[in-house]
Amino acid sequence: MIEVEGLTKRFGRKVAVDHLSFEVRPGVVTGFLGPNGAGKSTTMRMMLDLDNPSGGSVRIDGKRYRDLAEPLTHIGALLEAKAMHGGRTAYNNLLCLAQSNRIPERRVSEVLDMVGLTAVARKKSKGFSLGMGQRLGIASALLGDPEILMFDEPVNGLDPEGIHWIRNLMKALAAEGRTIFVSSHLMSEMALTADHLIVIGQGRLLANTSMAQFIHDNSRSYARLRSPQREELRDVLAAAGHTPVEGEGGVLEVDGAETEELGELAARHGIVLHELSAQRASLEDAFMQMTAESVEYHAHAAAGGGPPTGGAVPQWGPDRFEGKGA
Ligand SMILES: Nc1ncnc2c1ncn2[C@@H]1O[C@H](COP(=O)(O)OP(=O)(O)OP(=O)(O)O)[C@@H](O)[C@H]1O
Repeated sequence: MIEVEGLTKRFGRKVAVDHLSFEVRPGVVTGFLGPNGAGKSTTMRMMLDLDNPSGGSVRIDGKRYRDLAEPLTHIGALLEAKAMHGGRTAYNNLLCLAQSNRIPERRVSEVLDMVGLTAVARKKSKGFSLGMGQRLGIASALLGDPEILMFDEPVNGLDPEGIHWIRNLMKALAAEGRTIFVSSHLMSEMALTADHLIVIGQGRLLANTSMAQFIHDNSRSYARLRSPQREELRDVLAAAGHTPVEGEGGVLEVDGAETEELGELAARHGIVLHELSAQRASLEDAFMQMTAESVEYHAHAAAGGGPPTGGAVPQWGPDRFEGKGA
C-alpha cells in the first residue's frame, strides 16, 4: 500500500505537484494518468525518495521510504531513465544491486529468467536494445520480490510482443496481491491494463476512481440504429420516451437505452433494422471529454467569467496531451 498525503513539489515558482493525496491499494493495477508535465514523474520520484517534497508525505507500507531497512524488498521501480552500468553484464548489474540489498545471489538468475534475459545474462548491458533494457530494468525492480511495484512509462518504445508481455506481467503481479502503480501515455494500453485510475493535471488530483467509473462519468455511451424506415423508427422511439438524435449518414443515436430494449421495440412495430449497436466510450473519449471541460472553463475564465465550481479546475488543453512514445 502506498499512501500519498498532501504531497507538494515546487521548482522555484513552478508548482509541479500540488497537494496530492491518494492511496494505491494492493491486488489491482492502478494507472497514473495525466498530460505531459502534469507531475507524474515528479510524484513517482518523491515516492522513491529521489526528490524531496516541498510539503506533504509518502508512506510505503506505513513508513517513509528512507526508514525502510531494505527498500528493494518493499518497493521495486522502473523509472524512465534507469541507471544501469553499461560496462557490466546484465547478471553483474543485478548482482551488485542484490549484494547491496542483502538479496541472495540465486534471485539474480530467477529474475533474469522471469524477464526472458537468461540467454544474454553474460552480455554487457550497453549493447542491449531498448526492449532488453526495459526488461533488465524490470528484473531489477523484481529483485527484492517486493509487494509494491512502480513502473513509469514501461511500454515506451517497445514492440507489440514486449507490450503484451509487460501488460500480462503487471496483471499477474497484481493477481498475486501486489500493489502495482503504472504511468503511461498510451491510453489504449492503459485501458487494457489498469483496473483503477489516478488522474492528475497541473499537479492536482482530477480523478481517483475505477476505470469503468471514469469512462462512465466522463463520456457518452449510446445505441446506434440504422433503418430504411428511419422516420417511422424515429416516431416509435419518441413515443416510447426516447430522444433519438440524427448522427452521420442518417443513423439515429439514442442515449441511455439498452440495445435489447430497442431491438424488441423495433420488432414489435415491424421496423427493419440494418444496424443496432451499442457504442461504448473508450478511455481516450473520456479523456477528451475531461480535456474539453477544462478548456471550456478557461475560455469562460479568460472572458471574465468566474470558475463554475470554486476554481478547482486545472488547465488541461488538448495541445498539452501529446503522447511521447505513441
Ligand atoms: N528538476 C526540475 N526543475 C524544474 N522544473 C521541473 C523539474 N522537474 C520537473 N519540472 C517541471 O515540473 C512539471 C512536472 O514535470 P513531470 O516530469 O513530473 O511531469 P510528467 O507528468 O511526468 O510529464 P511527462 O509525461 O511529460 O513526463 C513540469 O512542468 C516540468 O517542467
